[in-house]
Amino acid sequence: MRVLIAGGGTGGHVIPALAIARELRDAHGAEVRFVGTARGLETRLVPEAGFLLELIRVGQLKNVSVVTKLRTVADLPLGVMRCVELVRSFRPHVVVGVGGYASGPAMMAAILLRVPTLAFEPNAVPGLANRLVGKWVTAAAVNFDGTRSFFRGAKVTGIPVRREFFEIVPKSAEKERRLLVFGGSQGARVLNEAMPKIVGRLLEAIPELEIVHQTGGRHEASTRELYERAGLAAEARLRVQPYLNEMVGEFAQADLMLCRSGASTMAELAAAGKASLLVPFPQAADDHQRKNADVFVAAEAAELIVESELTEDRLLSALRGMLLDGDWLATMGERARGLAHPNAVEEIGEMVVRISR
Ligand SMILES: CC(=O)N[C@H]1[C@@H](OP(=O)(O)OP(=O)(O)OC[C@H]2O[C@@H](n3ccc(=O)[nH]c3=O)[C@H](O)[C@@H]2O)O[C@H](CO)[C@@H](O)[C@@H]1O
Repeated sequence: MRVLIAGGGTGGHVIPALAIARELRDAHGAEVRFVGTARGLETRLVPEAGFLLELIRVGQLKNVSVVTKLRTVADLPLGVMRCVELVRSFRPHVVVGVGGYASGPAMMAAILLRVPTLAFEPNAVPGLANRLVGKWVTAAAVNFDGTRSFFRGAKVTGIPVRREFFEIVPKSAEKERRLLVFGGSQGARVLNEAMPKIVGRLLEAIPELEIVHQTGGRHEASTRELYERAGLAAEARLRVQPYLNEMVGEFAQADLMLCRSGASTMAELAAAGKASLLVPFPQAADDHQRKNADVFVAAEAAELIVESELTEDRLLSALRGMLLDGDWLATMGERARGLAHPNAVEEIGEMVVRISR
């Protein structure tokens, strides 16, 4: 079986796409190729994972000028034509669209050529690419029941998460505490600006605390500068990094995450059974990060601060309270695990096989 996986952009698209690719290769002997764009995270992560990546040009539609939008729409037929060529030469049995820039044209090409298609949608409300093709796809794998109505043949599978996240065992009741701060695959400016203001006081209040802070590639220098100005440049209990390649290991060592509520992040928190303090990204389409977070808050598996209410005092007291209460951290972690979908990737693999015939 040959499968073309289309899409990318942020980690939220690329990382589950890679989990699907590995499953199709390892469990079903499939030959898998990717199609993405030069500006997405796929350019690094896909070749690193050992898969072939074809690049197409697709413009941007969100948060750009009218001129850019018009150019993107005008270029769309070219993108679709390029994908038609790719589909004709690779002859996939199925095209999987994971959302993000390259997903729309590739799925349209597959639909035109009558190749079976599977859409993967992790968010409560689909992004543009999936919304455009949703009613034309052969099947769809989604994370929320309410999302099924946007697609044909949709099934709730949850989000594929690397097996290793499920293998993380709860930390023993040792004294050390580890806080992992991360803003999704891009980093979160609001966390990068808030943490340097409170880390000194937090470390003072909890002597056994260590903090790992992922800033996102673009914000590393500015965040380091804020820590420097706060007199924390040489603090041995603080590690600042632009991107964490070994997220499983970082999750395993952490007692609490302070993070955004992107779809894969939430699936990983559930798989690993970790407590979190969530600050949803308010500009996410249809406020979907808030919806992702609300599911966890309702299950008492996480706490939430909305960005507009994120003050120094509020953040400091929430983190201090949670980090000092080991029982509450353990309870939240257990409840988070109850929200996991341990068979998501197998179910998606089987859906691909089923529609390939
Ligand atoms: C700003 C924005 O539009 N965010 C969207 C984007 O988020 P984003 O790209 O942040 O996606 P997610 O939170 O879904 O996933 C982030 C992924 O990156 C990994 N990771 C992150 C940081 C790091 O240093 N190392 C690392 O490996 C995480 O383990 C996770 O697997 O896609 C998600 C899925 O469509 C959406 O729900 C988010 O709303």
